[in-house]
Amino acid sequence: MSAIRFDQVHLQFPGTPQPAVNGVTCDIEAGQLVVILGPSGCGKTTVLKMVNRLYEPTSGAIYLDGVNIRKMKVTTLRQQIGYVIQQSGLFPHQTVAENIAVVPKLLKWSRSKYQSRIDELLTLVELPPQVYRNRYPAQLSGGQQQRVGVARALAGDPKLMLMDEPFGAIDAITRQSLQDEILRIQRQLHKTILFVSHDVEEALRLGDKIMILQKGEIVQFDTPLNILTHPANDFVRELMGADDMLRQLSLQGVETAMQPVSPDYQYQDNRAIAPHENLRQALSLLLQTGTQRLPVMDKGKIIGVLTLETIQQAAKMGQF
Ligand SMILES: Nc1ncnc2c1ncn2[C@@H]1O[C@H](COP(=O)(O)OP(=O)(O)OP(=O)(O)O)[C@@H](O)[C@H]1O
Repeated sequence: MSAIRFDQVHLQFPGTPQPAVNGVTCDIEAGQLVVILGPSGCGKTTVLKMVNRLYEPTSGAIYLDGVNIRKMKVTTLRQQIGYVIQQSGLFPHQTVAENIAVVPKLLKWSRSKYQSRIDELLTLVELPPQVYRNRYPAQLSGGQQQRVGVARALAGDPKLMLMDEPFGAIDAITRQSLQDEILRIQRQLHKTILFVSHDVEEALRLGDKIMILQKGEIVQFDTPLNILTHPANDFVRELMGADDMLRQLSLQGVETAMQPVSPDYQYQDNRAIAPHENLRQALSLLLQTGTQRLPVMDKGKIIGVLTLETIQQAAKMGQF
């Protein structure tokens, strides 16, 4: 059973000429991070807000673990969902700890249980509890506020996380470290996450799958690699920059283009790459070092080499 099912979901706001969401149908598997991507006004936020019933569809239905959410009490539904928005939405007059404790208190957890949960979550988002517990939101940077926002959304251990451009207002470097955090948290906790973004790089980095919306309709719902290599139409191709070879290379592992060599293969260069790295990193190392053959090292042993030609070939052949 899919974690979330959208079944012919439409929403037309009163007094508007076009539906904001038009016939969205798809299944989202448990534990997947799905990025909803598309240009401004295409319906991303509206899709998200129908899942926690901030908006109700005009027609169609949404199922959470097989249950039609319309048949659930809104409070019961929202207790199962963590929600993170762009401006963290933290309560300004409450400390970090109090902000995180909001949902556990609603769920009537004992004091000792939610106190230890606060420390656990602050550690998870890499804000040492002894430093940050008693601060107020205004005493945090934008990136730290978003970390607390993520911790707060995770506090009640929800099945599902809805994240609406959570890092949209954050500078590029901090955004990247927050993205890393989300990937690490996701590997650890395996939440189902719906993540709205209009940033293609972010979608490619984070998404197990990407749902591309255009004028309220899904134009493609697939893995980043399939979308880049088989864009459904010109709109998707342009949106993704699908012709960008570097982008494709960043999704392809070193091993896919490596020529295997025997362990006694002689090499001189001291720069090497690991098999789990990607071809984009390999290419930049090759160009930086000016070497002809880049050794691929696994646990201190050479297992293969990469050359400019093998990388080019891999990209052209589309061995994806
Ligand atoms: N409450 C509302 N009442 C009327 N129209 C609305 C309402 N909310 C959204 N819309 C319209 O629905 C469409 C989709 O809006 P939505 O906010 O879902 O887009 P989006 O893809 O999230 O955009 P952005 O990236 O700019 O946030 C837009 O045309 C918007 O103007």
